[in-house]
Amino acid sequence: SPKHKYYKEINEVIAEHIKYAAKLDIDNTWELIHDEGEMKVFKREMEEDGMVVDPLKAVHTVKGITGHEVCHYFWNPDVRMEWEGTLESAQVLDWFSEDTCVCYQIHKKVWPTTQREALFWTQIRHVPNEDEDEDGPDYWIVCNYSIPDHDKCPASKNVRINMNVAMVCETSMEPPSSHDGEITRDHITCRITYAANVNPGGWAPASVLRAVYKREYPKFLKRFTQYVMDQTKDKPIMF
Ligand SMILES: O=S(=O)(CCO)c1ccc(-c2ccc(C3CCCC3)c([C@H]3C[C@H]3c3ccccn3)c2)cc1
Repeated sequence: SPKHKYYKEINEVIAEHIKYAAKLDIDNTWELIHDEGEMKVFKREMEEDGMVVDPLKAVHTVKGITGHEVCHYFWNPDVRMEWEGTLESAQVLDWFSEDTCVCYQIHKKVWPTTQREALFWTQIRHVPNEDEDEDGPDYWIVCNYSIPDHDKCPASKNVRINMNVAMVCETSMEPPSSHDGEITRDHITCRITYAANVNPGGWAPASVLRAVYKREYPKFLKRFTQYVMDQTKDKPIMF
């Protein structure tokens, strides 16, 4: 099928996220803002035109689910409202391919900021281990990336955020010796790297935004991963 308008951009943005996640360079420029069990959430303090645009990075290790399952539920627009507690509405405006669509979503108002909305493409992709030896990295990735407009985008008075978000997952399985062949959920672990670059789109007090980020991101990641565990616990494993 003819390539769609964003085909080139999507490949570049995804490649960048994979390169970044593979490095996982949590150096001292990242400030730890939340440390709970296996979940660590970091931020960098950055401002653009006086607006807080702090990049956020989280690493989380979850037993019993795979990277494919985490990415499937994070990407699937049909279930977005089931786990994303900060949304007022979410809809698909367009499908570029079976793994790529355009979403329009309105976030619940976060006092005292004005209501926000997002228009973005979202793609799920499996990046298998490309080198011959078995233990190369195998990623599942979802990227949500803002686009400036879309002819089906509803007119609204909300402030439009600009975001570049990626969920990159790597699954590890215990060696077959520890289980006679049949892999169960007890033998799998998913390592999640979540990166969010959100420009709020309109001015909001830095102290307020930083407090909201500090509260909302850990809550969001906990709620989402719990949702995936609940949805998958009695289902066959999606490898
Ligand atoms: O991972 S996703 O792609 C999932 C798809 O929904 C994602 C997650 C979060 C956001 C988002 C959007 C707006 C805000 C702010 C900006 C000024 C006022 C609201 C925030 C800050 C407030 C933080 C936050 C973190 C997590 C969830 C909601 N709120 C975050 C966007 C996309």
